[in-house]
Amino acid sequence: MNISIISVGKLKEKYLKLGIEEFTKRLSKYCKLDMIELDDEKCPENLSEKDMLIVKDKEGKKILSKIKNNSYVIALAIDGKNLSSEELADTISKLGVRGHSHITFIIGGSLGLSDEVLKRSDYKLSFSKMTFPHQMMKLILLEQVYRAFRINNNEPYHK
Ligand SMILES: C[S@@+](CC[C@H](N)C(=O)[O-])C[C@H]1O[C@@H](n2cnc3c(N)ncnc32)[C@H](O)[C@@H]1O
Repeated sequence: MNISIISVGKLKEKYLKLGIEEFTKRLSKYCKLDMIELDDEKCPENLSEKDMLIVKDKEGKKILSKIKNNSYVIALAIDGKNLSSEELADTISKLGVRGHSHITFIIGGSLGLSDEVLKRSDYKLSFSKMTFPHQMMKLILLEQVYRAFRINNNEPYHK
C-alpha cells in the first residue's frame, strides 16, 4: 500500500518532528509513505472573508496538483465523519482489497481546506469536533495509520 500525506504549512516544533520521525520509521514496515509539505499562503489576522477564500483556494490548487489521479483521497476535516481505530483499519484494508493501492490523506492549513479539495475527496475524516494544529494532526494521523496496520496484521498494540 502507498500512503501519501499532503499537508499545508511547515513542521516547526522539534517535539512533533521527533514523533513524526518515529512513526514514519515504524510505518516503513507496512507501507510506502510519502509526506508532502506545502508552503502556506500568508494569512494576516485581519483578512476579509473574500481574502480568506482566496488563501484557501491558492492552497487548494497546490494540494490538488500533488494528488495522483488514481488515489483514494481522505480529507481531514473537523465536520467529517468519525471512525474508531478499528473502522479506519477496516477502511484501509477494504480499499486494498478493492484494488486501491494508493491513499492520500490531506491536512489543511490554518483556514482549513478549499471546497475544490473537499469535492475531490472521496471521504471526509474527523478526529473529533476539536480543532488540532495541523502539525499535531499529522502526528495523530500517523499514529492512527500505524495502529490501523497493526490491527490489520493482528499484531499487538497497546490499547
Ligand atoms: C488548524 S486546522 C484548521 C482549522 C480551520 N478553522 C478549519 O475549520 O478547518 C488545520 C487542519 O488540521 C486538520 N484538523 C484539525 N482538527 C481536526 C479534526 N478534529 N479532525 C480532522 N481534521 C482536523 C484539518 O485538515 C484542518 O484543515
